[in-house]
Amino acid sequence: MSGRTTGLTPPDEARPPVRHPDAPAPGELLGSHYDQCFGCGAGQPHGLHLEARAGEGVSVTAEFTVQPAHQGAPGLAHGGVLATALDETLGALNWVLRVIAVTGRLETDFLSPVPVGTVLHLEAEVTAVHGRKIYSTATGRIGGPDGPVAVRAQALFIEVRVEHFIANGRPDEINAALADPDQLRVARAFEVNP
Ligand SMILES: CCCCCCCC/C=C\CCCCCCCC(=O)SCCNC(=O)CCNC(=O)[C@H](O)C(C)(C)COP(=O)(O)OP(=O)(O)OC[C@H]1O[C@@H](n2cnc3c(N)ncnc32)[C@H](O)[C@@H]1OP(=O)(O)O
Repeated sequence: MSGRTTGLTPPDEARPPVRHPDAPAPGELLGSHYDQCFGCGAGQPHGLHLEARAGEGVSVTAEFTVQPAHQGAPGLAHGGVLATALDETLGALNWVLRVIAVTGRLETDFLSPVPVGTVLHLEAEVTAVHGRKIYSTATGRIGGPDGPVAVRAQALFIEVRVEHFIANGRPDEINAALADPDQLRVARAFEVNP
């Protein structure tokens, strides 16, 4: 490899992503990885309640409706909220790879303002994998799934083990998660078979 690469450019040795054989079928709703997640948790009253579906290959789609609580400027979505929606959609790719990965780096372009009430049509795909590093991109379109791109992102996710959360999360929430059979089922769904 020659020259400088940014953290978001896959190295030459990176491989195309592989859809896990047990990944949810294209069109299938993926569900939430954690009920209290700000991005996708149904039990999180202040959250985005983003619902993602598996796509073809290693891709997902999702929809998110901008609420009054998500404003930055009057009547417009806050950029950080839009970045969160992109981040969460990219995180949903974990279900298709059947790997647990967290965001290492997220670069966002805001191309046009997104008014309150807008349905943001999100799409994300993995472009390359190199060891624990997962390279991905996402777009958010307005006015329909084929409308103009309002926001887009490039990301690097890093594969981690369940222990990452157990070691770093606040004990109250970790203990509650470990005692919740639904949460344990989700965690098992990501366990890599040898
Ligand atoms: C009770 C159990 C229940 C469990 C629940 C189970 C189900 C969960 C299911 C699914 C969860 C998915 C959740 C998705 C939610 C949406 C996504 C988010 O918002 S995630 C939150 C925000 N992100 C973070 O909090 C990461 C904070 N950062 C870290 O913890 C570390 O930095 C980490 C793990 C990312 C890397 O640390 P290292 O020590 O493991 O590894 P190193 O050696 O530093 O990096 C590995 C490689 O990656 C590169 N790298 C790391 N960070 C980079 C960066 N920022 N930019 C460029 N490269 C980076 C390094 O250069 C290295 O590359 P070279 O192998 O040497 O080629």
